[in-house]
Amino acid sequence: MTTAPDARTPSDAALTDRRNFIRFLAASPVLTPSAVSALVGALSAGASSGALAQSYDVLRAPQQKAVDGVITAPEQALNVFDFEPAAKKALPPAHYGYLASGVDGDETLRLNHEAYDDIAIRVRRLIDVRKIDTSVTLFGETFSTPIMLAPVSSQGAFHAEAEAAVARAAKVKGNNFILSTVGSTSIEDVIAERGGPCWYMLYPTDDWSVTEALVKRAEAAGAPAIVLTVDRQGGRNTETLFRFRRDDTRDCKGCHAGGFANEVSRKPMFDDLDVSKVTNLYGTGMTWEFVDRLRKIVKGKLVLKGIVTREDAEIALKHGVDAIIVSNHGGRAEESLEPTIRALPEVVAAVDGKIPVLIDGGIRRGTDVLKALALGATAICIGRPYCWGLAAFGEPGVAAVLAILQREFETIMKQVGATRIAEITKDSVMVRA
Ligand SMILES: Cc1cc2nc3c(=O)[nH]c(=O)nc-3n(C[C@H](O)[C@H](O)[C@H](O)COP(=O)(O)O)c2cc1C
Ligand SMILES: CCCCC(=O)C(=O)O
Repeated sequence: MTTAPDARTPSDAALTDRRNFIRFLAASPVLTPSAVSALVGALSAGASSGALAQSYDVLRAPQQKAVDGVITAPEQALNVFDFEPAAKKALPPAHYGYLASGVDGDETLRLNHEAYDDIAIRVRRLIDVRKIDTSVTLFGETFSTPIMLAPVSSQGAFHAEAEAAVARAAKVKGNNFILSTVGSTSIEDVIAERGGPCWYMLYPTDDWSVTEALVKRAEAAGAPAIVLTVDRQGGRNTETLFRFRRDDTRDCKGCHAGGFANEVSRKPMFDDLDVSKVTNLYGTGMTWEFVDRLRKIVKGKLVLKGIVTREDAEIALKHGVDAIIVSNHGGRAEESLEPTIRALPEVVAAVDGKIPVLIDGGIRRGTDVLKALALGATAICIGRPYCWGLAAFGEPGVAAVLAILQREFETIMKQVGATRIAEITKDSVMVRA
């Protein structure tokens, strides 16, 4: 028997020699540490060589496929990036293109993440961080983590269980969830699956009676916050989307094809509404007067999503907004080349602690979460990463993405010596010139 690590089933000789077998397993590039201990345990318990060989094959199978490049089970993932190729493999090209696309050549989308590389973390030593608390309180509700789920439309394009699977994973992991107006699932169903409230993201429409009905329905279902997205003016030019669509003849009308009629077709939030006067969900000519009008009917909290400048943050305060999400729609609103993490400090300065400021765009690592909090965000949202998990593996995929990010975040939180979120401060980071 050779002890050289390879993917073959161990020979009978290896199975009869306990020491050789353990070395063989430990050196295996295709077994996880837990698979190794399961096999060693079976060996110690006196399993037959046939049974061991069989278990070995079962345990190495998924890992073997992962070695080929794309993960085939959520537990194989080392980081959230591992889910993207798996999602791409699972989805029809047009659906993947919809998820992946930004605007024009995706420069803002790319910079949203890359800009985090310009920020270094200042770690601290000799602080007891064996026990840490990552909870945040927003609008009176305490969440066990500052990692929240951004509104993403049409999740039926990614998985049959759509937002219901996401809501269940968010419930288990304690993450806040924001449902899109053009989600594939109703707010009542999402709240039932989550076993608790979610926030509701509003695309206003250009018919006030429809807008008002959407808000009333969301609040009646139990949404404590209405998130008005203000960053889209209409259609957008995205080369990625068009490239993928060109390669796919599938009809996407049921999930995410453009144009108002398609956007609301089979979108449960529009069930029972007369949408005959609506022509648009964005590009509605919305101004601050609309915010005032909405403010008057929203009983709970009103959040603006898509603010990226100090000027607009100051105006938002004057209009009685309860929180801001610094966002460029994940690089899907405009090719501005301004990553959100660089816009965050000026918005935080303008708001001056009067209301919470959240951020999304390009957050892919626990270190990104920490950097955003250090620069003044109260919480952060992720968009595409949880959809990669959803597309690839459904609810367990979303849960794995959330668990990985949380684990990475806790690790770096300990390294900066923070035992609670409030202990993550501007001194936790250093922005490179
Ligand atoms: C496929 C897709 C659909 C989206 N749909 C919405 C939406 O309906 N409403 C909204 O406010 N933002 C929407 N967004 C933007 C997200 O809420 C969020 O701002 C963005 O995804 C964050 O960036 P990230 O994907 O890099 O994490 C969407 C994003 C994606 C990728
Ligand atoms: C179909 C409605 C647009 C959803 C959206 O906000 C996005 O695709 O980014």
